[in-house]
Amino acid sequence: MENGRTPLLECENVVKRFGSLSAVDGMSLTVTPGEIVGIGGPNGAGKTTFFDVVTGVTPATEGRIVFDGHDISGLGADRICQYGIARTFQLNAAFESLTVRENIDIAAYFGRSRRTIPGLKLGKDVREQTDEALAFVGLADKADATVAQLPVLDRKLLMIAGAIATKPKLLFLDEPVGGLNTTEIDHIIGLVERLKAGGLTVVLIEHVMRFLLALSSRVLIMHHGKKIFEGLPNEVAEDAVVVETYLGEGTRKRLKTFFSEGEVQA
Ligand SMILES: Nc1ncnc2c1ncn2[C@@H]1O[C@H](COP(=O)(O)OP(=O)(O)OP(=O)(O)O)[C@@H](O)[C@H]1O
Repeated sequence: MENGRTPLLECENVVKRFGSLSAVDGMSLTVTPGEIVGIGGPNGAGKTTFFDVVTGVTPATEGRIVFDGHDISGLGADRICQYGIARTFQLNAAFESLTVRENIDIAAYFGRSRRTIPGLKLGKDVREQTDEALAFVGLADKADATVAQLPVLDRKLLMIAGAIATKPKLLFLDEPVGGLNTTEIDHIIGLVERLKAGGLTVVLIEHVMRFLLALSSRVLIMHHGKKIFEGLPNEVAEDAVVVETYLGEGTRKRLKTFFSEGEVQA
């Protein structure tokens, strides 16, 4: 228990080795319902691999992961999604030649535990989940466009729509604002705030500190597969090891200004 609340997710000493490389090296993380947890750290720190292990994209080498009372260690991505964890990816992950609606239909359909096979028949509830997700992210008027026609922001929104169409309790966002401009980043900040207001718990990875610190109630910094910092957003730039290994002096100064004046360019 953390803050007296039953955790939604508990990861204990998670290790993922690729040959002799420990990409994730003893990560522990507890997430309580309603939180937004932000994960930062240098390139190659093991952030995405940690997401991959928790969401069943690749099995952990060691460790235990419990979600919503279920031991999900070693389960496949489809089972984990059906228990209520959804995710987005750092790079665009969508069927390029299909339409926006078709992509979300597929996510909504495969996120269900009871599916109509054969025939991939989409029921009324799948259609409704798709419509809801499209409306939520603001892609309803582009539902019939093929993914290949979409600009970068809409592709990010599509991934989020696909994830929320599975009706998750916990959403993992892997660099949701990579490649976006300031206005677009603010748009995604607003979207994540609305998801949180709707009761969704979120864990996100982001290098854009303005985004990470604006949204997170708790921040973890990873380096060489390990957690080197865990604390409040305004404590990140005060940590000498984090500044040395990740942020650098320039970002530290900008973040200090952010927390004293409410503005950041980092
Ligand atoms: N399938 C794989 N096989 C071998 N090594 C891998 C594999 N996937 C990741 N790695 C290695 O694991 C380490 C962690 O990579 P990971 O992508 O998890 O880091 P990251 O913190 O997400 O980095 P970034 O911020 O650049 O996305 C890196 O050294 C990477 O090269």
